[in-house]
Amino acid sequence: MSTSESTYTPTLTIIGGGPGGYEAALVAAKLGAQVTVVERKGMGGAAVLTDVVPSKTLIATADSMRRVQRAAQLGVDLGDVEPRARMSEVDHRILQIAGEQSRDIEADLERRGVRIVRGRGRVVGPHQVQVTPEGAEEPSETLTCDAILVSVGASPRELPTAKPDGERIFNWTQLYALEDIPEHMIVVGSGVTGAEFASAYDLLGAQVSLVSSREHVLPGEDQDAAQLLEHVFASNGVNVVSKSRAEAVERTADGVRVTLSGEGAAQTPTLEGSHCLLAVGGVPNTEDLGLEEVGVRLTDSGHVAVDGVSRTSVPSIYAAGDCTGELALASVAAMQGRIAVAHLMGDAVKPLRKHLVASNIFTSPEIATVGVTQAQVDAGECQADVVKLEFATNPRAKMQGISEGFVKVFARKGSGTVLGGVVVAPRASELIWSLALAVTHKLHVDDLADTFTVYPSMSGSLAEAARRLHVRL
Ligand SMILES: Cc1cc2nc3c(=O)[nH]c(=O)nc-3n(C[C@H](O)[C@H](O)[C@H](O)COP(=O)(O)OP(=O)(O)OC[C@H]3O[C@@H](n4cnc5c(N)ncnc54)[C@H](O)[C@@H]3O)c2cc1C
Ligand SMILES: NC(=O)c1ccc[n+]([C@@H]2O[C@H](COP(=O)([O-])OP(=O)(O)OC[C@H]3O[C@@H](n4cnc5c(N)ncnc54)[C@H](O)[C@@H]3O)[C@@H](O)[C@H]2O)c1
Repeated sequence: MSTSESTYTPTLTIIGGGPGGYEAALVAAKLGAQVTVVERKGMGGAAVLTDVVPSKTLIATADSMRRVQRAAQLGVDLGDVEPRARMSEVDHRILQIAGEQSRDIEADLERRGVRIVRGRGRVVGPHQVQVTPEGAEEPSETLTCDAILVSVGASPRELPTAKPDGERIFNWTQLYALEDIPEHMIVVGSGVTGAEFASAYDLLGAQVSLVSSREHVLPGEDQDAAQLLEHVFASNGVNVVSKSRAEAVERTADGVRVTLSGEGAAQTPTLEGSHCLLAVGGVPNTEDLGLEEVGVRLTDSGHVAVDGVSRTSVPSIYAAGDCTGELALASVAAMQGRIAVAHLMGDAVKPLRKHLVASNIFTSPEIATVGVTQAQVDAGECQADVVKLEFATNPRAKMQGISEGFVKVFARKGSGTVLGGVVVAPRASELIWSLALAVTHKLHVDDLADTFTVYPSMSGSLAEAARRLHVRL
């Protein structure tokens, strides 16, 4: 540990090289810390290697299928050509992009002087991390440091009666070895992961069934958006089996059988398909990490308990990302990592502001949100006026053949300060930024309304919604 004030160079050991870990490493190195990242798989973490990057790359192919299909409506004659994704090429591209992204991150870290140690890290003291190389029985080294950042992420939750085998029954990390489009993919779980994959495989040409434990898909998201997505699913022939839980998934001679329970099971007790994807949530990778032994408090769900500046119950140990049970988003993990470093280095630090987080569900159409939610407004948790505008009347949407989607803006009652919004549209992920900017900087609806938008553009509807929320003084 460093002792002299004048030459103080804090040493930081980070366990986990995902967005929580690598972003923290980059910032800490820039601020002059000596940083070591211990990672058992590859830099970029699950976000880059198995979760965000692969799924969004698959969705990019699915989206190009959607655009080709829509081209006919716009007058393009595709002849007799039936667009078809060549799955082995798609998978190859996915893995290549993920690998490249991981190597780019690694090179960036090394360029900034961050030491990368391959292996499994375990906390053995408030200032000590032991590293065991993959496949080895004994630790290879013990790192001593001023502070530790735990950013070990999460892994797919497994059901005891539905073991993924990577051939017919998958978790989301195993999907990228498929040689062909599945004939009938049964997706279990209608959270964000399940909805995104159901949407992608539908566009790629698979028959899709989606097992939803609740009445509607995407519980917890904006219900107007969720219902619109359900409507799109129904129009495309996706079979949403609601109020049903998968009790078991087993292999049959040429596919899978999913046994259901719950209200929906009265009508559909079993589903037969060619493949099954389990998207039933994740569990934090905190088991056997040594945390409780050194006094770090875990929650009942096994997440690391942290405060707004990523501190755990042990002063020298910070935590960031999915292992903390905060919003499970790459952007939030990265922000928590940066905040931890700022706090450690005595830099200016603002606690994590969850109400400012912008996020996007990469279904077709995409669903992007920021700030307060309709549920909060309906529950009276905040006093807001709401305007919802359908994109159906937007000229750019008409030109592009977009008939479904909307923008919703929430503004504080009486004052007109922008509090939040929802955009449902292709590329909603890009449109939400103007609302995120408004929410973060407490802009007024008039600030949005008075800003020029391009004519014709989808963002014209955002400005129009703001205009309708004008507060007359
Ligand atoms: C299918 C899917 C799609 C998603 N899409 C999006 C999206 O589009 N946008 C978005 O913002 N979020 C998305 N997410 C969420 C996002 O993936 C996570 O929020 C993000 O990965 C969290 O980053 P992290 O650094 O906490 O953990 P991770 O990315 O999981 O990284 C943790 C790393 O720690 C390593 N590790 C674990 N234990 C040890 C140990 N003992 N020693 C050494 N290393 C260890 C792991 O190998 C891993 O590399 C998606 C999630 C899923 C499942
Ligand atoms: N685009 C993105 O930003 C993105 C994409 C994917 C995931 N994520 C993040 O990852 C986190 C986890 O999302 P998720 O969708 O993987 O998990 P989740 O926990 O949000 O959803 C899992 C769903 O599966 C259901 N379920 C559990 N057991 C079941 C069973 N036996 N049968 C049927 N349904 C069952 C649950 O009720 C739940 O609705 C989220 O917080 C999300 O923000 C983000």
